[in-house]
Amino acid sequence: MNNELCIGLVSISDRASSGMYADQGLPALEAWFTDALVSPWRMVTRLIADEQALIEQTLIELCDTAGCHLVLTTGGTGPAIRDVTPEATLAVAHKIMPGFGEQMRQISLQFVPTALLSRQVGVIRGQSLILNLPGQPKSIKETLEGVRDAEGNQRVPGIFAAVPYCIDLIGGPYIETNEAVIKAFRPKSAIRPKTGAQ
Ligand SMILES: Nc1ncnc2c1ncn2[C@@H]1O[C@H](COP(=O)(O)OP(=O)(O)OP(=O)(O)O)[C@@H](O)[C@H]1O
Ligand SMILES: Nc1nc2c(c(=O)[nH]1)N[C@H]1C(S)=C(S)[C@@H](COP(=O)(O)O)O[C@H]1N2
Repeated sequence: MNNELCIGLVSISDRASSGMYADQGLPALEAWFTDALVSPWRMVTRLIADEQALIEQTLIELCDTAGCHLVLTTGGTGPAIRDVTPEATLAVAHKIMPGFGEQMRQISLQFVPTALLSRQVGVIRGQSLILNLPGQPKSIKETLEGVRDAEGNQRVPGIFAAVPYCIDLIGGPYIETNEAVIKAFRPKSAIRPKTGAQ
């Protein structure tokens, strides 16, 4: 059985996609997954402008044609006129997963008071989980990993802790993580013996 996780990474930024500045979203996402996953994965990346129709079309392509089990967007979640990532994500959703947006705002509030300006959502389309992350490149690691105190104890769990079990439940591959980066939580009955190289 093919246990390779397909991850769609979508950086949504007018300025990065038009070359006004270098995109830092895709490199930050790739670096995070390289550190965080020990089970096999591959990525499909897209850098696009803040255009709702284009975002919808990209999400549909990654979920339905490329077969991505997980799609992460970065950018376009704020209140500005051109910020339409949540609208595009909701437009292609089959199920809404409000916990992801709630938790990301909880995490981000530990870093910036303007976290509540992010309208980020999590949804399921078919057998794919789509999550919106803010555009600020450092927010990628912050929201996926959560907040630790000076001693390294987890204070607010990162959203990625819940992603592997969510992917199990929608029929995707069994994800194993590097626990030094993020520990996946699963109910005892759903835990399989470790196979990845920890
Ligand atoms: N893809 C990116 N690469 C590098 N930095 C980014 C990227 N997207 C956003 N940022 C930075 O994070 C800040 C907040 O992100 P936000 O998505 O609100 O950007 P924005 O101002 O709407 O960008 P844009 O005009 O490119 O769509 C930006 O001002 C920029 O400094
Ligand atoms: N972790 C984290 N979350 C964050 C931020 C941040 O710097 N770090 N920036 C906030 C700000 S200033 C805005 S406007 C919103 C929306 O950002 P976006 O439009 O780039 O998606 O995300 C918020 N969430």
